[in-house]
Amino acid sequence: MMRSKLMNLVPRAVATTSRQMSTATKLTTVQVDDKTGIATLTMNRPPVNGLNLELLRDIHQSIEEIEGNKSRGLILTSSNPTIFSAGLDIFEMYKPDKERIRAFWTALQDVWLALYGSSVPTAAAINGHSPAGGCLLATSCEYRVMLPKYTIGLNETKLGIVAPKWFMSTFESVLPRRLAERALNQGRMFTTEEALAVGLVDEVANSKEEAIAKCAQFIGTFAKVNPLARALTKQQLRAEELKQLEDERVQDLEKFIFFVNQPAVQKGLGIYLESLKKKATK
Ligand SMILES: CC/C=C\C/C=C\C/C=C\CCC/C=C/C(=O)SCCNC(=O)CCNC(=O)[C@H](O)C(C)(C)COP(=O)(O)OP(=O)(O)OC[C@H]1O[C@@H](n2cnc3c(N)ncnc32)[C@H](O)[C@@H]1OP(=O)(O)O
Repeated sequence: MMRSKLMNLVPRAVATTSRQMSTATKLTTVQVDDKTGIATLTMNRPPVNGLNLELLRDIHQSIEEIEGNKSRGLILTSSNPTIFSAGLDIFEMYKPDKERIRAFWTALQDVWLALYGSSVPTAAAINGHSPAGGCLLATSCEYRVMLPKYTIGLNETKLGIVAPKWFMSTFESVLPRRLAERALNQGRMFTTEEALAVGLVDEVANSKEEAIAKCAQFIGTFAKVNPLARALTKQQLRAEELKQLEDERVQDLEKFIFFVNQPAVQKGLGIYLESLKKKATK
C-alpha cells in the first residue's frame, strides 16, 4: 500500500487558485489550494460530526483522493463551528445491526490506516470539541492546532468502554507514556490550554482560518525536504503500529464485536445516550 502511495510524491504544478476536488462525497469535501498544493479535508455531518459508517467511508475516500492527486499535504478540519468531531457515532454501537457494525468498525480501521499511514504531511485544524474518535483522528495527524475553550482527549473509560490498542498507541505517539496512561485510565478530557501545556496540541489559534494557516505553515516546513525521504522516514517511524493493526484486523474486529455486545456495555451506552439527550433538553 505504502509503495503505491510513494509513487505519488512527484511535486504538483503550482497555480494560483483553489479548487474543489471532490463533491461526489456528501459528508466530506476536499479543497486543494492551488498556490500551496495543500488539500483541506472538511468533515460535514451535522450536528456533531459523529463518525458513522457513511462519514468514515467518505473520510477514507477523501484521504485516498488526496494521496492520489499529488497534494503537498492534508489538513483535516470540520464545517461545524464548535465541534471537530464528537467521536464515534454511539448509535452505531448501541443495539447494533449485525452486518452494519462490522462494516462500521472495518471503515474505522481503514480511516486510521490511511490517515496515520498517509504519505503526505498531515495536520489537524481542531476548530471545536474533539473527544474519543475525534481525538484519534487529530492525533493520527503529525501536527495539531486547536481553538481556545474546547476539549480533546480519549474519554472512553468514562463511557464504560475501552479504547483499542491502536487508539492508545496513537495517543502515546504524541504524549509521554506516563501522562498518556494516566489520562487514558481517567478518561480525561483536556481543555485547549491544558492540551497545549502537555503537548497534545502544538499550537493555539484564534480562528479556524488562523488554525488552517498555521497547519499550512507546518506543512510548508517540508517544502525543501525531499518528499520521498520524508515519506519513508515517516513510514519507518509509524510502521510498527500500522503493521500491528494490518496483521490483527480480523481479531481486532472480533474483539470489538464481542466487547460491544456485552450487556453491561450496552447498558452503559444506553445510559450515556440518555445523559446526552437530557443535557440537550436542560
Ligand atoms: C477487553 C477489551 C479489549 C479491547 C476493546 C475492544 C473493543 C473496544 C470497544 C469499543 C471501543 C469504542 C471506542 C469509542 C470511541 C468513541 O469515539 S465513543 C464516542 C465518544 N464521544 C463522546 O463521548 C462525545 C459525546 N458528546 C459530547 O460530549 C457533546 O455532544 C459534544 C461536546 C461533542 C457537543 O456538545 P453540544 O454542542 O452541547 O451538543 P449536544 O451534546 O447537544 O449534542 C447534539 C446532538 O448530538 C448527539 N451526540 C453527541 N455526541 C454523539 C455521539 N458521539 N454519537 C451519537 N450522538 C451524539 C447528542 O445526543 C445530541 O442529540 P439530540 O439530543 O440533538 O438528538
